[in-house]
Amino acid sequence: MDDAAALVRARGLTKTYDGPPPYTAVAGINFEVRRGEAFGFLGPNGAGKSTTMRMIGCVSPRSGGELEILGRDAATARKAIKARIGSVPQDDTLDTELTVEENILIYGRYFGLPRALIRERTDRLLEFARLTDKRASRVQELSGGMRRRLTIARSLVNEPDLVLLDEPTTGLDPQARHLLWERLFRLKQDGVTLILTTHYMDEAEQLCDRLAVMDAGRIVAHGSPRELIDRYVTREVLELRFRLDEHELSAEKARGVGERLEVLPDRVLIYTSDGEDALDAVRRRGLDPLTALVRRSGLEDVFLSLTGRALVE
Ligand SMILES: Nc1ncnc2c1ncn2[C@@H]1O[C@H](COP(=O)(O)OP(=O)(O)OP(=O)(O)O)[C@@H](O)[C@H]1O
Repeated sequence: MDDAAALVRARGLTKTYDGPPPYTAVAGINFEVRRGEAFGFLGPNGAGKSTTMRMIGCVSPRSGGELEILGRDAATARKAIKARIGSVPQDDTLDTELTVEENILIYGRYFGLPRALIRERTDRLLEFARLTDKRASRVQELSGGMRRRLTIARSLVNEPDLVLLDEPTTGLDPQARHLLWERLFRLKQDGVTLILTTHYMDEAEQLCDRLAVMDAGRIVAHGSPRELIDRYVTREVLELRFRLDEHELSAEKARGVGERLEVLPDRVLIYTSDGEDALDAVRRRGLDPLTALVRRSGLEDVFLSLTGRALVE
């Protein structure tokens, strides 16, 4: 790709925590994030996603490799880079004693923005976050979803080129999650470049233009959700459940049906281009599953195929 269009460029990016014992959380990863795209890091807990995000956010220094953000070296242009990115960390860092509006004001002042300019932007930000009527409420009175939306609104006060979101929807109820997600689509439509981490497959599949799948500090695959699914899994998957005491034996008997078979603690997955055909073949082998479901393959299956483990255990 054209390097000029890359907003973030990492080569051999590494992070080793001092310890003791020293621990390499990110082990030499390469990726590029292009202007205007939504780029996602997908992976289980401990994969190194947050560590990567903190390095991009210039909060945590790298231990090795190269990291360029907005055309500048993250190690030497930390302050200049931070002024142009918005950050939504995993844990909300709002001041709960202060009001919604005051939180935005303080954050803007941190960037050295004039009060008048912050006030001017606050109306728009609150409207964006659907918090206009909560303007004078203290943060401690807000729901989890509202707090998260405020954190996002606050991160936009400096009109950043790039917004980093570390598991933005974790811990929210479905309705709050949906509203937040819809706001992220809106940001993307407005041309803001987004980098986010998530372990929700549906979110990653819908919002992200490109994904890096991480496991144990490494990027094990990257591409658009469609590319990943086409490359690593079959079109359909047949999910079978058997009586627990017959689970292992049934899985053995089903082996050879379809292109690939995965045995999870509670399910047997058969990857195939035609799930109904595979189910017929399973039955012809004398197997009688308690439940059988044919579905389209998704990112969860990509992860399983790449690592041999389920993403959400
Ligand atoms: N400050 C630290 N010191 C030592 N080890 C750390 C530190 N921060 C993270 N780690 C370790 O580095 C590994 C990667 O952690 P990281 O938070 O980046 O993973 P993650 O993919 O973001 O997972 P999660 O979804 O749980 O945040 C983990 O094993 C974690 O215990």
